[in-house]
Amino acid sequence: MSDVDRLFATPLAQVSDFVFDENVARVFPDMIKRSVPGYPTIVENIGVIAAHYAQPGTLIYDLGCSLGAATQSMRRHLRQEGCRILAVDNAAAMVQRCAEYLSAQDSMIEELVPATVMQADILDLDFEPCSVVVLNFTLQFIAPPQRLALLQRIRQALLPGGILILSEKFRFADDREQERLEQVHYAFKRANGYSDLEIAQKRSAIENVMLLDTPQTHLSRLEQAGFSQAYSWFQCFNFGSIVAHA
Ligand SMILES: C[S@@+](CC[C@H](N)C(=O)[O-])C[C@H]1O[C@@H](n2cnc3c(N)ncnc32)[C@H](O)[C@@H]1O
Ligand SMILES: O=C(O)C(=O)C[C@]1(C(=O)O)C=C[C@@H](O)C=C1
Repeated sequence: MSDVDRLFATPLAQVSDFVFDENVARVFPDMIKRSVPGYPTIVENIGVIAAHYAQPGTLIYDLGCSLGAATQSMRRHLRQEGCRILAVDNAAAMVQRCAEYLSAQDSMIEELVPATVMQADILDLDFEPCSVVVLNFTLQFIAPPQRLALLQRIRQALLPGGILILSEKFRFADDREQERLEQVHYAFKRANGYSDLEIAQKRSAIENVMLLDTPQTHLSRLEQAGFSQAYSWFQCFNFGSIVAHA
């Protein structure tokens, strides 16, 4: 199981940019649960939403799958015949552990939708026709100039009636709203046992690699990418999730 996240607990001479390496993969379930308000609710309901929209005999993508939490949730909920999940991540440490988690799930529960994990950059994928695509806290790590083209390619691959579930950490256009939601997020982290030092060092590690958009930017970009409708289905502090329909 997952170790406790102590990656930023001791003072670092220099805080390097955050990377999804072996150290992060080892503590990831603990890190994301203690860092992202609403994460367990989002993951569980990705399964519910995907099961509502998945079309029999179609492909489902989990892009930037990490350890496959969203894939595992979809497998717990999906009952459609002939669906297949392709989980993709470019971090070797994540992909290796994700494969282990998925085979453990296979050995515990029978007749799950088949799921495979593949190491690839989602910017290089040739998307095949699909009914559900999940980007659960992944788009925020894609360079902003590449976000629209990626969403356009996802939109083009989606079958009629298909959906994208997009979860992100948000920033807010209004400075006071931004400051207030950021402060309650830090309070959430402190309530989950992170020290001020851990919070500050993690903040420095992610500030250059995780560039955030406002909810409005996300919704208008999805429209620009060709989605017919996009709306928020969940928000907790400065984290939230959107459903976008093909
Ligand atoms: C915050 S984690 C995602 C959490 C995961 N979706 C979940 O539900 O637990 C972001 C993941 O995106 C992956 N990632 C970032 N950029 C990527 C890219 N260009 N191609 C594939 N994976 C990428 C990272 O390796 C990391 O595992
Ligand atoms: O905003 C933060 O402080 C976070 O730690 C968030 C976040 C995320 O949103 O993906 C950042 C990196 C890790 O993957 C886990 C959580």
